Amino acid sequence: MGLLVDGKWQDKWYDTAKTGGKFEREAARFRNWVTADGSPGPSGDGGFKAESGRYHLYVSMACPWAHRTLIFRKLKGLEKHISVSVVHPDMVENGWEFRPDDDQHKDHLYNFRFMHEVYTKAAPDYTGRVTVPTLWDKERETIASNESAEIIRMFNSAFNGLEGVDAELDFYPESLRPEIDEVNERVYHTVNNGVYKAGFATAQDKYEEAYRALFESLDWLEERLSRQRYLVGEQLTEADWRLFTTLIRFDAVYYSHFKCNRQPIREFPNLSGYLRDLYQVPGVAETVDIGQIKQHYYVSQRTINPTQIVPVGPALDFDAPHGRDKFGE
Ligand SMILES: N[C@@H](CCC(=O)N[C@@H](CS)C(=O)NCC(=O)O)C(=O)O
Repeated sequence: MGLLVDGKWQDKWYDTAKTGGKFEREAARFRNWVTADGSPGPSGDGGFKAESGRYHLYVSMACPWAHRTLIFRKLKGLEKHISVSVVHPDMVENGWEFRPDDDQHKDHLYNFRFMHEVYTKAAPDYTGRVTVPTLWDKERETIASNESAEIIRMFNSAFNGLEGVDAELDFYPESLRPEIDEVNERVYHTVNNGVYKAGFATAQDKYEEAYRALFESLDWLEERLSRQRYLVGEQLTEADWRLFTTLIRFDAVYYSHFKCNRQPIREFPNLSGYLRDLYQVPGVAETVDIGQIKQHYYVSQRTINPTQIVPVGPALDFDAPHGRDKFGE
């Protein structure tokens, strides 16, 4: 675990001392937008046109933020247009790594050993964290974006003109945007990032603050999902996929490793059925790798789990009937 400073790798854990024990996530630095015609998006530069074969996605199967992008790539039919490399789940002294001899965990573009080499190839004097997901532009040999919330928006619409892409499938429809944004805002701060705030806190009060906000939000979501099939009405939206990647990791990792242990998701009747419902959407199960998820958190985060023992349980069955069709198809 570490970061780049002026293009040099430094092995350092998160600095929570300057924030009184509170974990604060750093903002992503590469914020260009891939657009249908290459015109500039809401931030960054223009010139990133949506073209088949031009972009490469670096992900970890363990990472909830990267997971969003894999789901969108899958569901929108982008697999043959956007290639992928998966880092090894163990993220230790050198940060995210590739294993050149292991086809599953190699860098298919440059055969680099470390993810930080991808960052310094794009920006030799880069200072900041080296995170996944990272969307690489093979043509300009640079990082188009390393912000998952924006990558999924690009995947949702920019590539719609390409062959085989499901242009009808819209996870961010115009009319639902205000409500999606509102749900995302609360879910991001208290749930997606909330579990990290609890797990990475180094002061009791900061942990408890995050824990309380997290379970208040889970109770709120549980109630909302007792009335409707999905978070924003009766159609699947971006808000659901953003929540999904945290829920799927919850019982196996966040409950124990991050001390989010008031109750597991499987004890929330609506949230657990909802989680299985989303898991059973065709294509989604292939993006979920519980083995790599557990391996990553328990082995990499040695300040939290110094023995690096990976727990065997819990038993999880995301294929069990979800019962959510009672709200209609
Ligand atoms: N804002 C980023 C956050 C991504 C992120 O923090 N990814 C984690 C993995 S789950 C990471 O790569 N962490 C490495 C580090 O912080 O050094 C996004 O949503 O894309």
